[in-house]
Amino acid sequence: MNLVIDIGNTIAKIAVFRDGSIVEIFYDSNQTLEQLPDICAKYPIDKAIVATVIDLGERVLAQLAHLPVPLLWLDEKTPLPVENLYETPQTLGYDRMAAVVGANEQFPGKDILVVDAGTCITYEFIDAAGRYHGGNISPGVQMRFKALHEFTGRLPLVVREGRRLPLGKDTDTAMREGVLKGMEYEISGYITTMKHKYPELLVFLTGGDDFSFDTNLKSIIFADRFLVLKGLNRILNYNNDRI
Ligand SMILES: Nc1ncnc2c1ncn2[C@@H]1O[C@H](COP(=O)(O)OP(=O)(O)O)[C@@H](O)[C@H]1O
Ligand SMILES: CC(C)(COP(=O)(O)O)[C@@H](O)C(=O)NCCC(=O)O
Ligand SMILES: [K+]
Repeated sequence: MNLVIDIGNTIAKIAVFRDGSIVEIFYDSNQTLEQLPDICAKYPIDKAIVATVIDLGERVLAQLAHLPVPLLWLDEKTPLPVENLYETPQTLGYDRMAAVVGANEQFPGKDILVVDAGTCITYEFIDAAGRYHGGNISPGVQMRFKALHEFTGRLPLVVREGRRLPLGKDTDTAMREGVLKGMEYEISGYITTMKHKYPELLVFLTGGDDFSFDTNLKSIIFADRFLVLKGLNRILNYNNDRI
């Protein structure tokens, strides 16, 4: 069984895979990974992969060093099942690459846009020939609420849950709509624009921020919360004889 670890800016996701299927998912602290020993005691793990977008603290490094199985560290030197056209592979967040590897596995030969809504919202494009072209990085929902509060004199820290209106009628709704509608229009804009350029475009929506928005683009959107984990699992298997 494979152990797949995706360490993000907010949270770490750990998945156990058996023959390409997710057996169990764990959410863990990206500062401790304290569940790792129990997971390894619970399942017969034979190899692991880790991808991180943060500098790892001593406790996480120690947890990973104590893994009783071979561990693949995903970085710019790791062989990939797709072509990487990103111009700075050494600074690329490999959660982004894993997302398109996961999408390409499900729909090879298709132009795909992946929208990953987590700490940041990332937009990734992989073409029908399996070439990852890169994409854009935008603030995630919590970052938007926090920024409005922290970079102004009087704006409160508004939470996402609450009254929704077409246009804000008070400070709370004005800020909530500004953030949530802003995200919806941004995401819809990317999809609409790219659909013009790539008429056969498929879209994946992933990431921990499970929000749904009403759009007439529903027909081309696949929601897959665990796309990054699936992509990491594919990369681990692709490197089977190298670790
Ligand atoms: N235990 C949890 N289970 C599901 N979602 C969570 C959990 N903890 C946080 N989240 C949500 O997931 C978001 C982070 O999504 P994710 O894409 O996993 O983050 P990262 O940017 O760390 O990869 C958080 O902002 C929160 O909305
Ligand atoms: C953009 C990200 C912060 C997204 O990470 P996440 O929201 O999953 O925590 C991460 O992919 C990253 O640190 N990227 C490095 C810069 C780049 O990809 O070019
Ligand atoms: K993410």
